[in-house]
Amino acid sequence: MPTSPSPPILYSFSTSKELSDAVAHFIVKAQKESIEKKGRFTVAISGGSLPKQLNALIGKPGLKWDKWQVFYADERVVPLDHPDSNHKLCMDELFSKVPIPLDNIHTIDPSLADDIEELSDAYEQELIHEFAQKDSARFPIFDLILLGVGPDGHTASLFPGHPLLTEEGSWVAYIEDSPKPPPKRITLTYPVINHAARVAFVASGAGKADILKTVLDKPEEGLPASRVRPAAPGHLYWFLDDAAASKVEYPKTPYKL
Ligand SMILES: O=C1O[C@H](COP(=O)(O)O)[C@@H](O)[C@H](O)[C@H]1O
Repeated sequence: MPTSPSPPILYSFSTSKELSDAVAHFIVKAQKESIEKKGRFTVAISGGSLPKQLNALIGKPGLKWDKWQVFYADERVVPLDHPDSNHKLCMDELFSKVPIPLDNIHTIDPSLADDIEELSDAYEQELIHEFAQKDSARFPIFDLILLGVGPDGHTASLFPGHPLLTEEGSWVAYIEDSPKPPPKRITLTYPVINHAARVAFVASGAGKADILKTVLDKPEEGLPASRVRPAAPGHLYWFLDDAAASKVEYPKTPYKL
């Protein structure tokens, strides 16, 4: 019998440092559990403001970077060294500062495909290669997916009102009409996001307060970020700072370091 998703767990922190420290603590714990169980840690990571919030991972003890397999939750279709590239952002903010083998970072490189559909298919194949032989599920089960939320409620490259919100079969999809530039993007789909063992949103700043109130207090409005509801036994976590959480009525849980 299908089980309903468990309710989101919301943490809020008074400073950006406390937020980053808690996110790093959470990631170390998730990594430890995953490596103990399966010998690897599969993570999908977003761009935008998120990579900077991961700075407390730099130099943190207990991280086994060689066991990480990193994918992108979404990527803008631009060269990997372009200022808009989520990969470049993650490299600049985190991966260039930690001893992760570059082969463990699965980029979405437009120079390797003739068009966006081929690029999207190639990334799906890369996921199938990583997951399908090791897990028997219909969709990959990431140990952790790290997401941000835009001021319009989008997450990854899943935008309000876009037909991709109802994609049910593909693991990876492309869009050519993103309302936020650049227009061409590749994204993981909801079936992948909602099969993860853990999904954690990280957001900060007063500029996100209104949209977070809608996302968390009015999920029935169906904003893209509200549609992230990992199926049991998966869990959904929200890591916010107090400015971002200031209008949210959804109950907060104290974070135990
Ligand atoms: O375009 C994107 O935006 C979202 C949200 O970004 P933020 O800067 O408002 O945090 C991000 O999560 C996504 O990866 C990115 O491609």
